[in-house]
Amino acid sequence: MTSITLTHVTVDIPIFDAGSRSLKNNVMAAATGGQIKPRDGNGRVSIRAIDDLSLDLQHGTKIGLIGHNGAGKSTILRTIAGIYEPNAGRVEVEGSVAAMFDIGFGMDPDATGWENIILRGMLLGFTRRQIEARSDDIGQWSGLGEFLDMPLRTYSSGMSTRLAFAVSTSITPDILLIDEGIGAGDAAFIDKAKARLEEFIGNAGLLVMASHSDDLLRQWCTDGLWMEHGKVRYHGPIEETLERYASSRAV
Ligand SMILES: Nc1ncnc2c1ncn2[C@@H]1O[C@H](COP(=O)(O)OP(=O)(O)OP(=O)(O)O)[C@@H](O)[C@H]1O
Repeated sequence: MTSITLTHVTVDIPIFDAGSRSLKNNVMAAATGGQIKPRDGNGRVSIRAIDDLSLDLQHGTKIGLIGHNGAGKSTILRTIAGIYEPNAGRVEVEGSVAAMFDIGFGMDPDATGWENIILRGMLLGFTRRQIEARSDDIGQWSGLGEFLDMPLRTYSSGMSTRLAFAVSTSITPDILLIDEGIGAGDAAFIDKAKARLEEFIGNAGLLVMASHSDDLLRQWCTDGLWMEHGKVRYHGPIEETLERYASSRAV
C-alpha cells in the first residue's frame, strides 16, 4: 500500500562558507527561512530546515505544502524523495516515487533531449530497453519537436520542465512530488500538464505538492500542511489551512 511516514524528522543543512561576520553566533529570529542554528563545536553554522516533523500520509491523500519562503516545503519534498538524509528521525516511503522538481537532476546539459529522456528515465528506475520503448511517446508529448535533437543547454527553463515532466509522468508512479517549478511552463503546457496530472493523480496513490498558488492548491489538493520555520503550524483540510495561513499574514 502506498504511504509516506515521517517520524520526528529533523533536517539541518550545513553552511560551509558562512563567514564569522555574515551570520550571528546565536539563533536569529528571522521573518522568513528556517532556523539558523548556533555554531557547533567545530565552528560550523547550519540551518534547521525541518524541525521534528511527524507526518503519516496514506494512499489517496493529496496534500499541499503551504508557507512563507524558506518554511521548509522544498526540503520536505527532497527528504521524501531521498535527496536529503534526515539528521534525526525516520523516513519511510512505500511505493514508487516521481519527483517533479530539481529539473536538472539526472540530466546532462550537453546531451540532446532524446539522450536525456533515456538518462532521466534510467534514474527513475527504468531499464534502458523499457525507456527506449517509450521514448517516442515521451518526446511527442513534450512537444519539443526538433529541439529534442539539440543539447539541453539550449533549452529555456520551461522547455526543460516539459521534458522532465514528460519523462516523470510516463512511469505512472504511486507517489507524485511536485514543487511549483511546474509553473515555469507556458499556459498551453500548464493546461496540458494539468490534464496529464489529473489522469495521473486518478491512478496514483499520493500527491505532495508545494506551491504559493492558492488556486493550484485548491484544484489539486484535499489537505494542507502549513509550515513555519521548519515546523508544522497547521495540518487539515486545504480550505481551512489556506484560510488560517491567509489570516496570519493579514495581521
Ligand atoms: N542548499 C541550501 N543551502 C543552504 N540552506 C538551504 C539550502 N536549501 C534550503 N536551505 C534553507 O532551508 C530552509 C528551508 O528551505 P526550503 O527551500 O525548504 O523552503 P521553502 O518553504 O521551499 O521556500 P520557498 O517557498 O522560498 O521555495 C531555508 O531557511 C533555506 O535557507
